[in-house]
Amino acid sequence: MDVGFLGLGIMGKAMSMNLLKNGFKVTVWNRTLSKCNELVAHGASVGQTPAEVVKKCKITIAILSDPAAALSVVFDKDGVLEEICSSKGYIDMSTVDPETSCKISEAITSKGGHFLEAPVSGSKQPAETGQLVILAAGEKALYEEAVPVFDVLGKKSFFLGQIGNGAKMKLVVNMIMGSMMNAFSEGLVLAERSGLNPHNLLDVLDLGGIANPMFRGKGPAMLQDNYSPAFPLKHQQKDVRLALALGDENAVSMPVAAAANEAFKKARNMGLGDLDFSAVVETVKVLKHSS
Ligand SMILES: NC(=O)C1=CN([C@@H]2O[C@H](COP(=O)(O)OP(=O)(O)OC[C@H]3O[C@@H](n4cnc5c(N)ncnc54)[C@H](OP(=O)(O)O)[C@@H]3O)[C@@H](O)[C@H]2O)C=CC1
Ligand SMILES: O=CC(=O)O
Repeated sequence: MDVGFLGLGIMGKAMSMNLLKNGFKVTVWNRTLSKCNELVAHGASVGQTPAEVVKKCKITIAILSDPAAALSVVFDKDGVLEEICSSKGYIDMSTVDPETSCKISEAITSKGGHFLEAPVSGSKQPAETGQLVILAAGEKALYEEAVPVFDVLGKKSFFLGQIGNGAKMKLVVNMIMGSMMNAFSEGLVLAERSGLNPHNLLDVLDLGGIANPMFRGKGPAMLQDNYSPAFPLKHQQKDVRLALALGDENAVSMPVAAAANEAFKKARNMGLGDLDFSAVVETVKVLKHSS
């Protein structure tokens, strides 16, 4: 199957590479076109614009930073809308709000095209190893057509019904993750400042009821101030911000998530936005130093 791929950031690069490795013919595009070179070296073709990719491929996937980027590749000049038609499908795997997804869905389907939102849970490593969790919603027939692609990209895909449900599920999951990361950060700093060995804390956590892959995976690096980006902090803050908006709409009180959002905003303000979201621990250290 010819698959188009828009967006070769941390996630898109790993995901399109996996498709190539598994025998798909892949045509890639990235706003900064030079990032296509590595994929070309592994057999990908390049489209000069999103429209060119859609023209060539039956199914085109996108995974882009945020709502503005997701809208731009669809609606701007040389965008997806210029070539989408009834024989083509478009799958947006970016993490966006349900309103953005609905806007894209309406535009694609009004031109006869087929649309699925399919944000993913899992980070750089699961993307590289094809272990993502795919949260799809929208047109069921396109979902079924895309299952061979999802089987390569992920360990499990969910079809969640109408457009917006995939986005909502992703935002709820990432709101929980962002809050957990903040609690973990406070715990690591508290352990160290109160005279405990934080490595012992990691061992204790890992043996108990709140053991989880995130603490296990990120903890040792955080203790070495290593925030090499797997999931950029600016994207995590975007997700919590969008989840809070969903909370506003539904009158759900979320003080823990609101506090997490403030911490991620502070971290962005400290210039940490391009680092891994675990760099939020630096905000706890700063607060302590200034007291
Ligand atoms: N990293 C992770 O662990 C995970 C990320 N996600 C989500 O996946 C999406 C991508 O994340 P990730 O790969 O980490 O992000 P990156 O920041 O690594 O990549 C972002 C991509 O979006 C492109 N882009 C940004 N703005 C525009 C624009 N205005 N027009 C066109 N392209 C644009 C970038 O192009 P350029 O190269 O030119 O800048 C790049 O290809 C985000 O929505 C994120 O929340 C979901 C699960 C896990
Ligand atoms: O969106 C990030 C993730 O790890 O999932």
